[in-house]
Amino acid sequence: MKATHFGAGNIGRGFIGLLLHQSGYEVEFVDVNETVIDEINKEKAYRVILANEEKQAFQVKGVSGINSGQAPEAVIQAISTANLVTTAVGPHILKFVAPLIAEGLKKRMQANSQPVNIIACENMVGGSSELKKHVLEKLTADEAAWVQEHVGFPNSAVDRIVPNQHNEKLLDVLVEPFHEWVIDSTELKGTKPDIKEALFVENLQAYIERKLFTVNTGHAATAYLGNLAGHTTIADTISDEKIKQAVLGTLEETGKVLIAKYAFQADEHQKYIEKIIGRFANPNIIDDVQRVGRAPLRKLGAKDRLVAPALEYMNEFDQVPEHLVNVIVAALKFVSEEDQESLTLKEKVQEKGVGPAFSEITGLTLDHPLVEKVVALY
Ligand SMILES: NC(=O)C1=CN([C@@H]2O[C@H](COP(=O)(O)OP(=O)(O)OC[C@H]3O[C@@H](n4cnc5c(N)ncnc54)[C@H](O)[C@@H]3O)[C@@H](O)[C@H]2O)C=CC1
Ligand SMILES: O=P(O)(O)OC[C@H]1O[C@](O)(CO)[C@@H](O)[C@@H]1O
Repeated sequence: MKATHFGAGNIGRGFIGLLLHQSGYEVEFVDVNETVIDEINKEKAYRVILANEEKQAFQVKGVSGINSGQAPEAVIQAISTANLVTTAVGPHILKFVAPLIAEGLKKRMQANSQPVNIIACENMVGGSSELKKHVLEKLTADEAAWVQEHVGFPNSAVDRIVPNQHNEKLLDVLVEPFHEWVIDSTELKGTKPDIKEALFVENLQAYIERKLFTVNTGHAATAYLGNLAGHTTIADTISDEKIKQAVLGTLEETGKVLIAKYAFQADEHQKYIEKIIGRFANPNIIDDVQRVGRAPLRKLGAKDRLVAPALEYMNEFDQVPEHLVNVIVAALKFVSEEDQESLTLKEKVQEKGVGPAFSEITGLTLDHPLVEKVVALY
């Protein structure tokens, strides 16, 4: 079995590549990073190391790489024969990989009628659906009809903390021991892919929202509040009791929304929150607040981890979620010289003022109660 995976970065190598290799797939990585692709083709293997006391290591062997900038034809060929296609490139990059995937599917249409599934493994709701939309835009009506029949785009939720890497060997990846890959079984085409340790479910929306509005909201809250307080790592920040309480308060608010929406058991959900706080505190991971806070414009989006649960909270309980508002304000103040989005955000706030900037980012009107509350606290 052969899998073509877009994005040989932290999640690509440290999570998806590892699980696919362990499930018997030969993994072909597609990336625009020449150094990483050259190294993959030279070494044909890398190690995934667990960030625990034992530092247990797993070998991922038999891998190869394609530089999509230099060899697009090779990517098209790979997609035409792959048994599975996955991505971990970042939500904003999906539209850039879609044209090559569309070309690959056109080629497949002529030579290979085997159904195939394409799974976006990104931190967003509906990642594969969005990728599908971009792919269909590149096809004629006949080609699109073939794709609708033969190609599944099941959405998925991926959860594993993979920080910035500081290893001796370029391809090695240090990852947290915990991982969860949940895939929507209702959107699959053909036989279910055999991916060991992936969970196939019919109610993905509940899983993905629980994950995005707990793990990712909690992580982002820790990063933004930590950055503002002068902490540099997530573990340091979460050991600051005042910030830990603010993060717990934020997750209590998102938890109320999730429990009301999906009828999760309150005590089970509390255990889920506590486990996540424990993951943030992992002393074997040095995770920069600047990495976790990256891309604040995306993270402040109306459908993302801060504003979406805040709006749902207001709709459901007719109250402003004070902790979420506090985190949104911290996010609006996030600046990292290495993160272009944060610099654009800074400029936007300076030029337009915080209300108009937040209103533009979220699409909410200036007199929306959430905008007013954010402006007042800012
Ligand atoms: N790092 C983490 O802890 C987690 C990340 N995620 C999600 O996984 C996705 C990837 O994140 P990371 O692996 O952390 O980022 P990363 O930056 O380590 O990896 C992204 C990779 O995509 C490549 N790329 C960029 N443009 C490309 C293109 N046009 N074609 C092919 N490859 C391209 C980059 O060169 C890079 O190697 C994101 O959606 C992120 O939200 C999800 C859960 C955890
Ligand atoms: O690009 P994003 O949304 O920050 O995704 C990566 C985030 O996801 C997390 O793994 C949580 O799942 C964090 O480690 C990380 O900050």
